[in-house]
Amino acid sequence: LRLVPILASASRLVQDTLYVHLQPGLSLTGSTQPRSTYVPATSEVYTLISKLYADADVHSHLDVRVLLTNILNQGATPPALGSVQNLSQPPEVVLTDFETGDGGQSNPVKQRLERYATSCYSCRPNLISVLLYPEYELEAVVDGEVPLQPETSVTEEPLQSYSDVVVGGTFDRLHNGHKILLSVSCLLAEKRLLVGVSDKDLLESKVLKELILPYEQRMTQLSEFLVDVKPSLQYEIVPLLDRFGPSITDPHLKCIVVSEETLKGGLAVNRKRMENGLAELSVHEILLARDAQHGKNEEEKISSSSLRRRLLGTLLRPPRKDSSLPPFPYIIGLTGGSGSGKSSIAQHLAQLGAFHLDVDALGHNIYAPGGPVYHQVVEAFGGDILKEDGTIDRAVLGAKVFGDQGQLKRLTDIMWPVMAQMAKEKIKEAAAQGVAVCVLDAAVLLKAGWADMVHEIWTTIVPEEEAIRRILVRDGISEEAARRRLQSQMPSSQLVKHSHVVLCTMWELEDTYGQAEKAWSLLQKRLKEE
Ligand SMILES: CC(=O)SCCNC(=O)CCNC(=O)[C@H](O)C(C)(C)COP(=O)(O)OP(=O)(O)OC[C@H]1O[C@@H](n2cnc3c(N)ncnc32)[C@H](O)[C@@H]1OP(=O)(O)O
Repeated sequence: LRLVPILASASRLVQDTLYVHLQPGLSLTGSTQPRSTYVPATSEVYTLISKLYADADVHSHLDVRVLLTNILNQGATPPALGSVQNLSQPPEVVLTDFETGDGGQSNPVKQRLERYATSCYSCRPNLISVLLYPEYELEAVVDGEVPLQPETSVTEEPLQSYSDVVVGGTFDRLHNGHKILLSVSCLLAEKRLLVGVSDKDLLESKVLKELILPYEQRMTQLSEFLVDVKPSLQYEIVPLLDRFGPSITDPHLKCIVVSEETLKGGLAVNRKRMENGLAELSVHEILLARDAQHGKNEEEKISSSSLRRRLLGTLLRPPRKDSSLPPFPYIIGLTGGSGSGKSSIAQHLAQLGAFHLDVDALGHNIYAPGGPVYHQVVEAFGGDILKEDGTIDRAVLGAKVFGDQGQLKRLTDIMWPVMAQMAKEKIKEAAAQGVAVCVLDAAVLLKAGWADMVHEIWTTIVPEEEAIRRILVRDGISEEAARRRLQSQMPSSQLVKHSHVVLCTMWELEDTYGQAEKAWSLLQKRLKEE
């Protein structure tokens, strides 16, 4: 009952990392300076930690880390607790809800608290302490006392622990659900924790896989968190290229930690271990924490895919500053593979007030009879690309170039310089008319080297199979031709690496428009701040 208000008041003061140190019974009012003591690892501690992460989830800016240094496994010999632990983010402030009448800096409670904190962790010089005054719900307070009992009845049973524990996951953008899984694994492990981190093929079926952080970055975040929360453990973090990784070959492992969703995987690990002549692992299942803020189309549990969905339409990296590009109109280069829904985003942005420059359409105009490249294209590709009325048959030309890099380059070498020139002229005209934002809608903007013509790159993505399905329905070409067309373009994952904003059109139209509106309003904010 105390956690929610404590977290709420702490979240108003903390911008980034909130370390939590558990020390039940700590007295800051006695005559002696309190020291950190061991807390036995019981089911109560386990439940409290899980609840703390789940409750903290509404404060999305907070990176909460519950420190397990002074939590002692059953039967473990307690090493001396004298040494000061280095944390990755040395604390600047120590917070407590310890009740006291006077909050002045000379308050002895505050001084004892500062000494206590610096005896456990290396803090920033001039660490200050702040007394929190959490707004406890009145009905939770009985006779002026805030009850210490947790809501659910938990026993103080000691937790069973194991020398070597294994856990696996993608661990993209470490969230509170991951932190529960990892903290439980750390609580159960006495000596070593082996963490398998999904990579490559295992990421293929994930929602918005293009936005999953690179393995190195995920591994670094993971390792920083683990070393912070329990530095005494030996950590081994390995890439998982199949569902099992070393869990089915490592003879020292004793326990596997799974979630409700991965329980089946844990049982499969045991079958494989039996086949390999190894002892079965104890399977420890954790409950998934609910995401209290999950949106209409998001999963109920705290999940990385929901976090990735929330990134759609937001600024992923700072826009480039290029003094040679006039500040107005502000140019958004909108790109995306064939069938990725780029046109519907472009049209919606136009409705919101952008000037839409459709480069595909510009291209179609310049090889109309009498257009600037008509003769050059006919000369390069032969008379068989002409219809009876003398116009270029784009379907025939498309069949010749998509799937043949050499022929495509021949065509684009003729077309791109002229198209770039025309696009620049159109932008100048728009500027003269006072246009503030121009959307340069160009499928192969990056490949054409046009990135320096725009202030920001926005990219639309959909899974490849969805793009193929759409192309088949819309353009009536064969599946093979659709795949050839996609292969002529940069893969989405590459486009995303260069993009400032990413949009995904795989859900209902309302969702697509919602993303475009979010991106547009954040852009307006950026432009105002400039
Ligand atoms: C820098 C830029 O982004 S310019 C825009 C792209 N245009 C070009 O590169 C010019 C060369 N291409 C063309 O002349 C024509 O696309 C043709 C003749 C090859 C085919 O014409 P059509 O059959 O009418 O197809 P259309 O022009 O609509 O292009 C089909 C798709 O392929 C994409 N595409 C066009 N050119 C290319 C290219 N060079 N490389 C990869 N994809 C391309 C289009 O953007 C379009 O994507 P969409 O499905 O998201 O709308």
